[in-house]
Amino acid sequence: MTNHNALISDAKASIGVAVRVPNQSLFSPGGGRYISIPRKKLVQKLEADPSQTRINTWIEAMRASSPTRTRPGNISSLPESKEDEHSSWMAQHPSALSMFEEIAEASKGKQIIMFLDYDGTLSPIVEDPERAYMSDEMRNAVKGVAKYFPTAIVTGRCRDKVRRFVKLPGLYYAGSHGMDIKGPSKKTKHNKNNKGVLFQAANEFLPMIDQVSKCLVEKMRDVEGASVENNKFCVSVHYRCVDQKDWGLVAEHVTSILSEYPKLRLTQGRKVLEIRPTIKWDKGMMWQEKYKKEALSLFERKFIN
Ligand SMILES: O=P(O)(O)OC[C@H]1O[C@H](O[C@H]2O[C@H](CO)[C@@H](O)[C@H](O)[C@H]2O)[C@H](O)[C@@H](O)[C@@H]1O
Repeated sequence: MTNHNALISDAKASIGVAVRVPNQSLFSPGGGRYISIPRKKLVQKLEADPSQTRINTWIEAMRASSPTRTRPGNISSLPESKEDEHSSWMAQHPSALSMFEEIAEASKGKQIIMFLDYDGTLSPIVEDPERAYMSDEMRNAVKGVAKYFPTAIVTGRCRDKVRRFVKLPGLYYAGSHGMDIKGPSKKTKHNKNNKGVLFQAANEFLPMIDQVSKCLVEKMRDVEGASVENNKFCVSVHYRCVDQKDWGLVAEHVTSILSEYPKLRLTQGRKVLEIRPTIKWDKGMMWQEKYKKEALSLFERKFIN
């Protein structure tokens, strides 16, 4: 996810408005965003197919998730069908910056909570995931936002790691795709009772994830450029630095290990395969109507009552 998300919660009517803002690069000059390719159906099909074609289809999916990079507002380098896709995506997810007045109007009397992704949003996408640093300029921007609104960093990464990158106390951190959420441990304007809320939805999976992570590290030794990142409740297998001719090997290793763990599932991000528990929870669900209250209760009950 490369978008900033503003969620406006209306407690009385129990409705919420989620606004996605295309990433206006505040970080490196080379920053920008990737056009997202819908792959939900493809992934569903993959998860249902147990044979060798499964590996091939994952390779296709890995290729499909490596679209042309564009600068914000510049889609002229895309083929026509991609332009249409981009336009319809933009129609459904208008820029919050171009609709500022409407959002201000819609948020009157409501509590705004900021949910921010980390990789590709607060930090640039880089080859080495351990070096995806956030600029001081961006840190100050987030700090400024957090003065006015309860603010959460929501990421696929391990919560502790992203906390070390962001280095801001007083925020909520939701790691492992929302399976590990912790509120500020120190008293803030938005967290006066200093509870340091902790929510971990997939505790029982910890030993399994650890085991899978170790197996993947072993297997990936023979794939040049591949790396494994243990994100505590999920594991990432990075292939950004793997030669495309070896992507098949990556898919093969991952699917063969996963076939022994029916309680885990495989999803895909930008040049990364992610292994996660099958529990029905991810960071996107936090702002879906049926889960929102549960998640928002972590962000201080008083804001939504
Ligand atoms: O869903 P997200 O919060 O965006 O997390 C997805 C993955 O983000 C990180 O990887 C991405 O950023 C890396 C650093 O720029 C880049 O090298 C990698 O190719 C990207 O996929 C994170 O390292 C992964 O663990 C997350 O799965």
